Amino acid sequence: MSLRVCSLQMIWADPETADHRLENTEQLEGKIALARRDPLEKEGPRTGFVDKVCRMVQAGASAVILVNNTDELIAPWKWKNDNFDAELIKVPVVCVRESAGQYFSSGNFCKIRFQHASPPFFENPASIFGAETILELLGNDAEASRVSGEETMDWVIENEDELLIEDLMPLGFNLSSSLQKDIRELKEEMEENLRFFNSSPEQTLKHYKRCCHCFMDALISLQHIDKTIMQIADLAAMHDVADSMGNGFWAQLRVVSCCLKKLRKKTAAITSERESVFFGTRIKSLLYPLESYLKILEILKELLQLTLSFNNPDAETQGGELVATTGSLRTSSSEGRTSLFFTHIPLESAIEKLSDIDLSVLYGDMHGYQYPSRLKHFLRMVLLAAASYSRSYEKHHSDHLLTQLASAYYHGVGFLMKPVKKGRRIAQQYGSADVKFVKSFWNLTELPVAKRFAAVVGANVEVSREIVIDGSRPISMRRAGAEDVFVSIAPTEEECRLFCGEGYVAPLRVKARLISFRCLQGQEVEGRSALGISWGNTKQLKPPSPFLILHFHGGGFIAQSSASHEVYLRDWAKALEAPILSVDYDLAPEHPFPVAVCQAFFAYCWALAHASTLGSTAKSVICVGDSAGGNLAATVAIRALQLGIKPPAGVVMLYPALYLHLTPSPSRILAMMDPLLPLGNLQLCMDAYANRFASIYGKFSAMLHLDPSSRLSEADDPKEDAKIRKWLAILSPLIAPDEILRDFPSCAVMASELDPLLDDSIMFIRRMRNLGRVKDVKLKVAPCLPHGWLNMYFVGDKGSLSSSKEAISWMKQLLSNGLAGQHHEVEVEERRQQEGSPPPPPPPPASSPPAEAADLWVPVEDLPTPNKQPGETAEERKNMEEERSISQFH
Ligand SMILES: CCCCCCCC/C=C\CCCCCCCC(=O)O[C@H]1CC[C@@]2(C)C(=CC[C@H]3[C@@H]4CC[C@H]([C@H](C)CCCC(C)C)[C@@]4(C)CC[C@@H]32)C1
Repeated sequence: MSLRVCSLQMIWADPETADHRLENTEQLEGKIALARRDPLEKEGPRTGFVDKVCRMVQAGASAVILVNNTDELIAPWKWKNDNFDAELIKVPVVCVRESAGQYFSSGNFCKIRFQHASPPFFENPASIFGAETILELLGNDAEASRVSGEETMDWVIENEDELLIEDLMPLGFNLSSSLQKDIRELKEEMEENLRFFNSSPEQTLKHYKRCCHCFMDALISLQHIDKTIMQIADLAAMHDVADSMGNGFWAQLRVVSCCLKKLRKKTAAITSERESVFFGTRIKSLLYPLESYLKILEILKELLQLTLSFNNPDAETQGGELVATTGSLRTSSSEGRTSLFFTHIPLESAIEKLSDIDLSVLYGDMHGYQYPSRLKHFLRMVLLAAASYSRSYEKHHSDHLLTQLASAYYHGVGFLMKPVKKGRRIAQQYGSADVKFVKSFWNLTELPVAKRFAAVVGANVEVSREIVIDGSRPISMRRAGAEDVFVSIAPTEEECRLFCGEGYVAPLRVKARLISFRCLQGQEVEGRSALGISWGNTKQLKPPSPFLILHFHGGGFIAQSSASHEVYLRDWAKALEAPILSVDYDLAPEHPFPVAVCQAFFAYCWALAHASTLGSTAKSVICVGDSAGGNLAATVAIRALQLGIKPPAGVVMLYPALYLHLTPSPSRILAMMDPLLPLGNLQLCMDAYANRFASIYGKFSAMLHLDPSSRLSEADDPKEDAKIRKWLAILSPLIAPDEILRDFPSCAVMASELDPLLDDSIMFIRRMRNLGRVKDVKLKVAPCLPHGWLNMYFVGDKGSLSSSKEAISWMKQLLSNGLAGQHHEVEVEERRQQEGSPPPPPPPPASSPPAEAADLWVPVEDLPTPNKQPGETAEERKNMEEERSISQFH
C-alpha cells in the first residue's frame, strides 16, 4: 500500500499498549504517537486511554492516534478518569479502528491534516490545545474517527492535493519547536552542501562558486535567528487569549516558519540534483528561488527585530508624546500582560524604520508563499492585477474605463513574463499609495461583470434588491425599558460638521440591499419579487422570518458595496433562511467619519421600525460585518447602548478593524508584507476615514487604550469628557468605556491569522473577557488566512470555506439565542445583582424554551429553528400591513 508524502513521522509507543512506562520516549518527541487499546483478554487492571495519551504527550508527541482492538470506532473521552490532568493534553487525539491501525504498523510516514470540528475530545474544552482540532489521516483508504457529540462518525478520506501540515495546524501548535527543528536541519543540510561544493574538483567553476556563496550567506543569515524566534515565541504565548491561540507574534512566527520550509525544499532540490550532469544548466533556476527566500528571510528578521525593539520597555524612553508605563490594559493584573499595541512608539519612527526595507522580492515570484496553495494562486492574480492596473492608471486614469482595462491587460502580460519588474512595481505602488488609485482598484469589484459573477457563483436567491431609505425625517425610537420615552434618530448628527468640515452636506438617504432566499411576505413590491416574477397571490408567499441580519460590508471605508459582497451574502441568506439588509453606507474620503456610523445606525433603527417590509418580524436581529464593516457592526451596538435603544441580539465581526489609531502592533508590522492590506493602504484608509477626527481627538485614543479611566478634557469638564469618550467609542470599539462593553450584545469575532488587524480582535476579546464576558463572547483565529477571506472562498480554498461555514453557524446560534430572549442579559443580570442595583424589567416571554444559561454557545441543533417560529399572529400581520403602507421604498 503506498503512503503519501510525509509531514510527521508516526511512531508506535513501546510498549504498543502504552500501559506502563514508555521505553522510547526520545523517539516519540515531535512525532505522531500510536498506541493500542489493551487486549480484551488482558489480565489485571486495564489502562485507560487518557493515561496512555498523557504518557505519550509527556514524551513530547505532537499528536496521538489510539488504535482500537476491534473494527469499531470509539470515543476517547469515555475513558476519562479522575486523575486525568486535562492541562497535559494539548495535542489532537483521535481514535481509529483496528484495521486502520494495521495500516500504520510499519512505522511509516503519513500525511495528516488538522481540521476544525466542534466538540473537543475531552470534557474540558479550554484545556485542549487547539481545542477544536481533530486529526484526520490522509491515505489511500485510511479512515479516522471523528468524534461528534456522543457519537463517533466514520470519516472517509478522499485523496487531496498535497497539504502542508503547517497550513492547517492551529496557531501556536508546536510552532516554535518545529521552527527550531527546521533551522537545525536546514543548517545541517546547508553545511553539507557547502562542504560538497567546496571540496568538489569543479569548485573553481562559476556556478559552484555561486552555490558556495549562497550557502555561506544563508548560514550567516541563520546564525542568530533561533534566539530571536524564541523571544518572539515567549511573547506570543504570553498574549494568547484563553483557548484561542493567536496574535501578531504567532503570525510573525508563522511567516518565518513558511519561509524556512521553502528554504529547506529549495536546498533539498539542490542536494538531489548537484551530482547530475545537467546541474550546470539547471543551476540558475535552482538558485534563484533559494536566493529569493534568503532575501525574504532577511526582511523577516528585520521585522522580528523591530517588533522586539518596540516591545522592549526601554523604548519608552525614546520619545513620543505618550509613554506606556505599566501597560494598564492588562487582561488581568496577576498575569501582568501588556497590550499588543505598542502605544508608546511614535508612528513616524515606526514607519521610518520600515520604509528603508526593500520589499520588491515579496511581490515578485515568491509572492504569497505563506498561504495555502489555492489562496496563493488567487493572491498572485490579485497582485498581477494591482501591478498592471497601477501602470495603466498612471497613464490613462483620465481615459475611459475600457481604455484603462485594455492597457491593464497589456501590461499584465508584460508583468507575467517579468515577475521581478512586477515586484518592484507593487512595492513602489504600495509604498506611495494614493487614495484615488486604491479606491479605483478596490472598486474593480464593482464592475458590472463582477456583479454578474455574484449571481452565477452565489446561491440563487429570489430577492436581491436595492433599497433607498428616506432620511429626510428622523425616526423615533422607543428607549429600551421606558414606555413613552422616545429618541429621535437621523442619518447624520449635528456634530458631524465638526469632523466632516463646515461645508459638508450629508446625504438625506441611506442606501441598502435586501437579500432573501425566498420572497417572504412583506418583501414583494407591487406583487413582484426582485427577479420580476409575479407573485399574483401574495398569500402564497412564505410568512415573514423572525430573524433579520443587518450587514455592513468591508472595503476600508473607502470602497466596495453590498453588491461586491453579494456572493457570500446570497449563501448566508440561503443557509440561514433569514432576510439580510446590507447597508451601503456612504464612503470616505468624500463622507468621512462619523457619516458611515450614523448611516449604519439609522439603517438599523429603520430596519427595526420597518421590519415587516423586509420580510421579518425582527424578533431576533443581529449585526454582522467584515473588516471595516465589522467596525460598523460593533459601533451600531455601541451607539444603541449609548442612546438607550434596544441593541441587536448579537454581533458577528469578521476580521474587524476595532482600533482605528495609527499604532503599531505585531500583526500591523506584518502588514509590511501583506498582499491585500499593506501598511500604506491601512494608513490611507485611516486617513481618509478619520483624518479630521484624529487631528482633534486622536491623541486620546492611546490614552484610553492604556487606561480606560483616563481624564480626557483639559478643563476637567465631565461633559466634555463624556463627549470625547462617546466619539472615541464609536470610532474604536476597543476603547469603549467598560460600562458599554459590559452591556455589549453577545458577540463572535472571527479573526484570521495572517491579517494586519488580527491584534485588534485579540485585544477586543481580551478586554471583554477581562470585564467578565466569557460565556457569550467567542473568538476564533482562522489559521493561515489573509484579511478578506470571505470574498475568496469561491476560489475553492478549504480554510476560507470552513471558516465561512463556521461564521454561518455562529450567526444561526446568535439568531436563535436572540429568539429565545437569551443573550447577554444573563450576565448583565448577574452583575446588577452583585452591584445591588434594581433588576431591569423582565425580558419578553420567550416563545421557545431558553437554552442552558451556563453556556450560551450550545450546539446549534439544540436551539429552536427559524421555521418553527413564524411569529405571525393576526395582530402582527395587521401591524405589518400598516407598516408596509408607510414603507419608504423608492
Ligand atoms: C508599524 C506601523 C503601524 C501603522 C498601523 C496603521 C494602522 C491603521 C489602523 C487602522 C486602520 C483601519 C482601516 C480600515 C481597515 C479596512 C479593512 C478593510 O476593509 O479591508 C478590505 C479592503 C478591500 C480589500 C483589500 C479587502 C479584501 C479583499 C480585497 C479584494 C480581493 C480581490 C479584489 C480585486 C480588486 C479583484 C481584482 C480581480 C482582477 C480583476 C482579476 C480586492 C483586492 C479588492 C479590495 C479588497 C479588505
